[in-house]
Amino acid sequence: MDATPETTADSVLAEFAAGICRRMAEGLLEHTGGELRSFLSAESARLQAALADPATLEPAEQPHDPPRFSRKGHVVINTNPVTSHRNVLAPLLTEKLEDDRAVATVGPLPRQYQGPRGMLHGGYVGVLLDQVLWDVVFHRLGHASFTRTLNLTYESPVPLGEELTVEGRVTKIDGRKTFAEGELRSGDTVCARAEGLWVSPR
Ligand SMILES: CCCCCCCC/C=C\CCCCCCCC(=O)SCCNC(=O)CCNC(=O)[C@H](O)C(C)(C)COP(=O)(O)OP(=O)(O)OC[C@H]1O[C@@H](n2cnc3c(N)ncnc32)[C@H](O)[C@@H]1OP(=O)(O)O
Repeated sequence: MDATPETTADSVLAEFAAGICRRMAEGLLEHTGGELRSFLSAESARLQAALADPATLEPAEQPHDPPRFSRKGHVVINTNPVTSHRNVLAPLLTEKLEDDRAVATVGPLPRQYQGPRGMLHGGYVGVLLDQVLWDVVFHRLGHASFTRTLNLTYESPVPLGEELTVEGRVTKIDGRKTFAEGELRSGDTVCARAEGLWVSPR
């Protein structure tokens, strides 16, 4: 059995394809009629060209999310809907974790995430905070836990089209319970706050 389920070139191709899918999803909400047809045709041509000659995608860096084999030999693909470069739904975070604290940047987010005009849908505000708080709890504990409560306070609308910062901190550990809090900022403005409880498996 090979050590990895696919070559690095194939992983790079998969992430390139995910990028094209992201652009298409964005373009579908930006263009109409003939302009949309031209846009879709140009994007699919880029994908066809890469499939025909993957060497044109020679990676400047390694793929972010290459699949791997589990200990039992199953193919494992990172499906995370916030962080996986292979999941076209994922807004993609750049995250730094140290001790009890995580700081992530995300965006600018495109229109697929729009709630009120020009603003991020509130559910996605929760998704971003849930992920970063889960990550800092995981980092602190060294094992996965379940989000039990997540209380969100929306302080001000979150603009699309700007880079956002999401911060999380572990505040207390009490047996199986880990408490964490954080906020989502646009520049210096705190747009949303979150606090919650993560429960470790029995
Ligand atoms: C996700 C991890 C899975 C493993 C994966 C491995 C690798 C993964 C790698 C990468 C994944 C990245 C994934 C990111 C994910 C982002 C976050 C999510 O989306 S998580 C999914 C959404 N959450 C759920 O689906 C939970 C659904 N709820 C449950 O399953 C249960 O309710 C659960 C497990 C959370 C708790 O059930 P009980 O029966 O084990 O625990 P009880 O005994 O009820 O409570 C434990 C303690 O907490 C207190 N407690 C419970 N609720 C409380 C509350 N509201 N306030 C205060 N205390 C509370 C209780 O009094 C108890 O305390 P006392 O230990 O006795 O001191």
